[in-house]
Amino acid sequence: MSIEVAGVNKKFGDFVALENVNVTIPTGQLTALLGPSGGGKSTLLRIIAGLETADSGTISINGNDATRLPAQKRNVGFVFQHYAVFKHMTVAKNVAFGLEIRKRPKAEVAARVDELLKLVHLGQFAHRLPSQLSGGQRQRMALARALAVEPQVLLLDEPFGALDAKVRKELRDWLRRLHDEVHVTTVFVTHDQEEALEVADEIVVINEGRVEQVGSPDQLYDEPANNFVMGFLGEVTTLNGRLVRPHDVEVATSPRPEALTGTVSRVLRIGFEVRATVTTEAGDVTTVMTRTHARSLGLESGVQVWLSEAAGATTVPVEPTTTVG
Ligand SMILES: Nc1ncnc2c1ncn2[C@@H]1O[C@H](COP(=O)(O)OP(=O)(O)OP(=O)(O)O)[C@@H](O)[C@H]1O
Repeated sequence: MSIEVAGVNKKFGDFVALENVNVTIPTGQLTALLGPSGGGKSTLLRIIAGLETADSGTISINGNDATRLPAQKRNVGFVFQHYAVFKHMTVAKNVAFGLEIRKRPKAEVAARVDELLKLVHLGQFAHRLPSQLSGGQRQRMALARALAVEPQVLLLDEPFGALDAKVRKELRDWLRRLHDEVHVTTVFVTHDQEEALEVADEIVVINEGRVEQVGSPDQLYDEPANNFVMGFLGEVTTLNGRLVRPHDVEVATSPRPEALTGTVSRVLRIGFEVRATVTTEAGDVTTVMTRTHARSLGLESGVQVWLSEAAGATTVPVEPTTTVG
């Protein structure tokens, strides 16, 4: 099921939450809505789900105008961060719920629940209560429940938001693999760029109610459309009026043509990498390199160095009016 969002505007009172949003999500794709808090990601997801209405613009699902269709008729499944589970029902009953209210035959429901619990690796927990699961297992149960009714579209609002870093990472890998198996068109909201870069086929970057850029993880990382996307997807520093990633700043200990000179003012060693701050006439520049490289350069505070962009580095000119996230 493809989703087409065309010319969507949404205000809450005077506040513009979404401004002329246009996004096309092809069938079977895993798409991330990425952006800072308050940018409008959840509002867009809720409009796609039919839980919120746009002031203007249209939502089409598989070519059919769904703009005025109620949520329950859109054939979408959703999972929110604080998912409401039926606490007194077992895991299997929770997953079966949607099928039972649709009055599907008992044997069919049992078989489907069994299959789904296996898919989310909760086969052995079918008879537990949700309170007896870990946070990550509960989120997987929520996903099984959303998938039970065979939605054509799966919408996930920060599905792993409340979990610790390690569990988030496991669930990310798992979501990617699950998606490769079931291929349901999936849209998930995240403010975590690493999560989006790792999991999504395509990323829609949303900031202050507007779409900043749409592209594959590589396109966004290698060809950011503007300062905001460049800064939101990874660390940046300014060199000769351009934003560049600190690991793309080349450091030499003797003069180089066109290089900017400065003095190392701070050296920080974190695991395998060394981060150095170089104070130049044009301000401080951050560089990152391996420990071995730093050692071979003799990089210490007080040393004079020459900085230039690595060949092929991604850079964008600094736009003075934009704040970098
Ligand atoms: N029902 C509402 N009434 C008034 N303002 C709202 C309502 N829902 C959302 N907003 C505002 O719209 C803006 C966008 O909210 P939204 O939840 O879509 O952002 P988000 O990008 O999903 O952020 P987060 O990552 O924090 O969830 C926010 O400033 C929010 O305060």
